[in-house]
Amino acid sequence: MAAPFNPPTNFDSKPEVPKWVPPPPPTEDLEYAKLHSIDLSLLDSPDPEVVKQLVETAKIAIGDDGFLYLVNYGINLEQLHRQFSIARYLHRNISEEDKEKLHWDPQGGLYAGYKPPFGWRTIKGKYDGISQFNFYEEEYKSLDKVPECIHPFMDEISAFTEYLTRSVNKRLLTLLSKVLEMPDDFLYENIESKGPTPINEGYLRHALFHPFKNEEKGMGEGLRMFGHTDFGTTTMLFSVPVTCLQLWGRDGIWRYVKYAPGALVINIGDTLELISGGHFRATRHRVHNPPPSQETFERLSVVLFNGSKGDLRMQPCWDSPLIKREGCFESQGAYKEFKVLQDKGIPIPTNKEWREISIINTRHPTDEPEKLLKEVTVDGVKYIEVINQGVRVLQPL
Ligand SMILES: O=C(O)CCC(=O)C(=O)O
Ligand SMILES: [Fe+2]
Repeated sequence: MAAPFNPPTNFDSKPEVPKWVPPPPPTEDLEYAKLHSIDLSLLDSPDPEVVKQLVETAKIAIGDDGFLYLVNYGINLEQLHRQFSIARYLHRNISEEDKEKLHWDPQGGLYAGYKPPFGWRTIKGKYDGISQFNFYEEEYKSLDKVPECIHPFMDEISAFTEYLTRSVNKRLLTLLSKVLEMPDDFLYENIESKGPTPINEGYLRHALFHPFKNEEKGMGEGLRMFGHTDFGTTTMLFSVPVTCLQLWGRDGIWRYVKYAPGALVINIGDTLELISGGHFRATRHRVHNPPPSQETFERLSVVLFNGSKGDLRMQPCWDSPLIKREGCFESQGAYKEFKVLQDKGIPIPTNKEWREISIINTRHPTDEPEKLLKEVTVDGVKYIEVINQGVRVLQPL
């Protein structure tokens, strides 16, 4: 049995953090994506039939939707809400001095540090209502790199991150290795990054979406983030009540992801799509404005992006019996685009190059029009075309 999360509980010696209470879910009747739920505790079942069934469900979920709910993964609701409370505390208490000192530089290929609510470039852009703090390796190594107000809580943030990367993600990757019919430790040992800090080559994000005032509502044409795929292995989004996350179905329809208290919403990143030869789907997702009943709420989002080993160049795992038997799916996403390069004999980017260039090139709803690049229409659907290191990526709006 995997040990449950056991965080530091020395709260008495720390400043008091007001409790984050989830706002009420939307009252509207929204169209939701029907996602599968994976009970991660079943992976420890002594009954091989139970594990087999779990692998079958995971296979369908990541092949069809590329998204799933993970439940019973070892962190309880109270522990989770404590992390949300700390994230909100960070955004409420970060000093103006720290905002300057820890200001991010996404054009350097990393999101590390403080993102002010003024766009996604290093220099200030238009107001977009999204503040973030992103924790990479350096932020775990040195207190100097994180806002002073959360110094007393870095033990809890580190323990939480470590549990997610070294326990939850390890078990999730065991399950996904089983889907590829590879040894249990295949993805965790060979593809997932390892490093001296709990986050490895990934990052943890504390994001705060500020509610738009009336005059700001038309901004970004109703979108807070454009459709995109994440570049790493797995993304762990903690399900939040303010309902904005949407995913792109195979039928080309955007559907909301419903709030499931305590659940982790998992999505597959480009790395796993490539290694699985398209059997796992890096599904496009976006952040929409909230429905009217939630328009005045702050949206707090805590996300852990697991990172793949930076020096690897991804290609399908040809040893996988699943791939040997069924081949690869060339009809979709990053896998298809990488294959075009390979067939032309052009070296494909390493994981590190891919993630840096994805960050530098990503487009956002409040970008100046000239930055939005080319709009193209394929099969009646409008996309933005972005060329990442010679790889053509289509982002549906
Ligand atoms: O906040 C969310 O729900 C999703 C954010 C997201 O997709 C991202 O930051 O890559
Ligand atoms: Fe994302």
